[in-house]
Order: sequence, then C-alpha cells, then structure tokens
Amino acid sequence: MSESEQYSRNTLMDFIDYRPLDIEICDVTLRDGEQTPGVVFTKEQKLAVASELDSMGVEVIEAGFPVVSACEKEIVKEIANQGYDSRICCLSRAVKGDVDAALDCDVDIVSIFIAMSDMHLKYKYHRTLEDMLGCAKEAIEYATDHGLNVRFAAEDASRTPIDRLKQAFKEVESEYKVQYVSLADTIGILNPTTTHYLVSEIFKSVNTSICIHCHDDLGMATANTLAAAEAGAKQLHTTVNGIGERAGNASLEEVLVALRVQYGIERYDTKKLTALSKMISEYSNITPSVNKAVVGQNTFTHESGIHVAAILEEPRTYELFLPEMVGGKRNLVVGKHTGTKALKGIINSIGLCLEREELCALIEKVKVCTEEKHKSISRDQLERLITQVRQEQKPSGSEKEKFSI
Ligand SMILES: CC(=O)SCCNC(=O)CCNC(=O)[C@H](O)C(C)(C)COP(=O)(O)OP(=O)(O)OC[C@H]1O[C@@H](n2cnc3c(N)ncnc32)[C@H](O)[C@@H]1OP(=O)(O)O
Ligand SMILES: O=C(O)CCC(=O)C(=O)O
Repeated sequence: MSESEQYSRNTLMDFIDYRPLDIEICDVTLRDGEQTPGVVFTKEQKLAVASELDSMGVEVIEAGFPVVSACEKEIVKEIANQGYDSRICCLSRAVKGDVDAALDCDVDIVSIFIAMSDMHLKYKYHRTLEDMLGCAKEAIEYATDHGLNVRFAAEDASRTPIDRLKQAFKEVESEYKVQYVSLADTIGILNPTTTHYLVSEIFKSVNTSICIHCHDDLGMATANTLAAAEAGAKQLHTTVNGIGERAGNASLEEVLVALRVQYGIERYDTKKLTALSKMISEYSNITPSVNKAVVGQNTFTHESGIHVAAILEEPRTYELFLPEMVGGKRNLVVGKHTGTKALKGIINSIGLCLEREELCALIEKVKVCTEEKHKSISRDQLERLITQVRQEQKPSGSEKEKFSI
C-alpha cells in the first residue's frame, strides 16, 4: 500500500486559498515538554528521545535550557555532539551568562527570548520595553559575534501590540543577523483566525523566517500552529503527546499527521509516532487520554456495529489514517453497540465459526452482559459466552437447518 493510500486526503483544501507551506519542525519536548510540572527526564531518556526525533526527520530539536542546572547543561552538550541531522537548539534569557552556557554546549541555534507585553514588562521584569529590548540586543550581538545562529523569540507575543513586535523584529533584523524571529502564544489565548492574522502581519514586515510556538489552553494549539503555517510561519514548535506548561503545546503527532492529511507533506517518518508517544508516556509518567488524537488508546479502537462492519470491508470508511501510518494497531471491541456482521467478523478472526442461530443468541447475551456490567466484553468473556451459546443451542441445533452468515 502506498503512503498516500494510508489516509484520506482532505480534498476540500483544493478549494482553499492559502500560502503553500514551507515549514520545518522544531520539537521542544526536551525543553518546554520537560517544564510540565513533575517531569524530569534523565540523560539517557533525553538522548533516546532526541535520537528518535532525529531519525523521524525533525529538523530542529530544542534540547533544553542549559542554565537550569549543571546536569541539564551537560545533557544539552551531549545531544549537540551526537552528529544528528537535526540541528540542536537551546533556550537562553537575554543574559550574557545564558548565552555563554549555550556556547559551552556547542548548539547550532540559541533561542534568546524576552517578553514585550505590558503584562510581563510590568509584573515580571519591572522594567521598560527599551531596557528589555536593549538586553535582548546585547545578548543577540554577543551570540552572533561568537558564531551562534540566533532565534529572537517574543514570549507572550499574542498579548503584545503587533506594531511593537514589528518594530522590535525590524530593529533586530536590521542590526544583527538572526536566523529566526519567534512568536509565542505563551498563555494559549489565540485561535486560528487571530493566529493567521498575527503571522500574516509579521510575515509582511520581516525578512526573517518566523517560528510559531503555541500552547493548548483552549485546545487549539495544533489548529493555531497550522494556521500559522498557512500564513507563512516556517518553524512549527511541537512536543510529543502535547506535553508542556499547563495544558501543553501543539502535539508533534497531531501536527505531523495533519501536515500529511491536509497539505500532503509526507517527508516525516510518522510510523515512529506511536512508539515515541509510549516512550514519552513512560518517561514523563503521563499517559495521553484515551481519546487523544493520533496516539490515544481509542485512535484505532472500534465497537459500533455499523462502523466495524464497514471497517471489515475497508478500514478507511471510518479511519482517517490507517494504524500502520503511525505504527499503531487496530482493535475491534465487542460491546453493547456490536452488530451481527461485526460479531461474525471478530469471531472469524479468532478462528471460530458460528451458525446463524448461535450468532443471534450470542449477540443477545453480549447486549445483556454489557448493559449489566457497563463495559465491553473481553476476549476471554467472549469465548466463554460462545461456549455457553453452543451448549444451549446443541439439542435443537442438529435438527434445524443451519445457515452460515
Ligand atoms: C515561556 C517559557 O517557557 S520561559 C522558560 C521557563 N523555563 C524556566 O523557567 C526553566 C526553569 N527555571 C529555572 O531553573 C530558574 O528559574 C532559572 C535557572 C532559569 C533562573 O533562576 P534564578 O536565577 O534563581 O532566577 P529566578 O527564577 O528567581 O528569576 C528569574 C530571573 O530571570 C529574569 N528573566 C526572566 N526572563 C528573562 C529574559 N527573557 N531575559 C532576561 N531576564 C529574564 C527575571 O526577571 C528574574 O530576574 P531577577 O532575578 O533579576 O528578578
Ligand atoms: O518562542 C519560543 O521559542 C519559546 C517561548 C516559550 O516557550 C513560551 O512562550 O511558551
């Protein structure tokens, strides 16, 4: 089966007027993801995750924030020296010591951030915009003078007046050679329309590639990230399983699968997504909800009779993309909503065959049993019910005409 046969393309996109995407992924699981309360990755874990991200084709890995601790710094340095195809980035405040730490780590890119919103200037820094922008410029100059590629990141950009962002970015890009300017929706206030507007406005006024960093406080991080890409953002920030501060970040698996289904971008090795998700669940002690897109336990789990009957003929009837595209597995469940065709298919798949009357009797038992127990039926229970039905049907069964369904 070819790659494009593994999913249904959103053909409505053919009618939408959007800027052709020119994107790369910067995965920030090892930095913003680790800022999830209670999450601390070990060096071995961070190296394992970085290696997977690299082998999937993720262009940039944000490996950490070196000044957080000596151990963090050592890990960032080790990741930067693995010789990955992915470029390695780390975070830095607009502080010389932070840039020195980045330099010590041999990273390719340093992300120097300041907030320029009134809220952050007043309550966090207690300093003026001019002061903070001055600090940013000094740090950027120091970093570029020492040969680092720089991302100038505007924290809380979504609550910063657009003219202020434009002015700051223009000044910085005219005075220094920065590789990226970054827009962070730090508190997750944006929606797709406002994200598109913000990115379009910045796109019109700068010559530097734009990054978008979205948080999921309103459940819109992935949608906002894609809206930003349509408006011209180059670098899309993600985390595996969407972990990160508060409600987390745009999730890597959602963004990569959406890039494929919506925009036909197939270059990332999405087959690794399920294993990578399990790795992060284990390392972070956070299991994605069962209905989490792409990697949740229910992504390829089906119970409804009408769905399962169709899936047995052609899975794409009810699956946007097939499990093999993301390294997942389909699971057909017997429960209250099971129909006859589905039950027959599931029974056949475990190597059993029932007569029509047996199947009808079994489905009755399944419905009663699931309504009594308020849950679906396990494989063992199903086999026990089959045995029961066969025994009950035996005496009269031999005399009756038997149909195969
Ligand atoms: C939106 C984001 O995700 S931003 C990244 C958030 N990540 C983290 O905070 C990582 C974990 N943090 C830490 O380990 C620590 O807070 C450290 C190592 C970064 C700093 O620790 P400390 O030196 O003890 O400082 P503390 O956390 O108390 O305060 C932060 C200081 O950085 C300053 N600061 C914050 N952001 C910036 C910035 N972008 N540029 C310059 N200074 C900044 C604050 O104003 C404050 O300065 P002050 O001490 O003069 O008041
Ligand atoms: O924009 C960035 O690259 C980082 C900023 C960030 O982590 C945030 O504001 O949430």
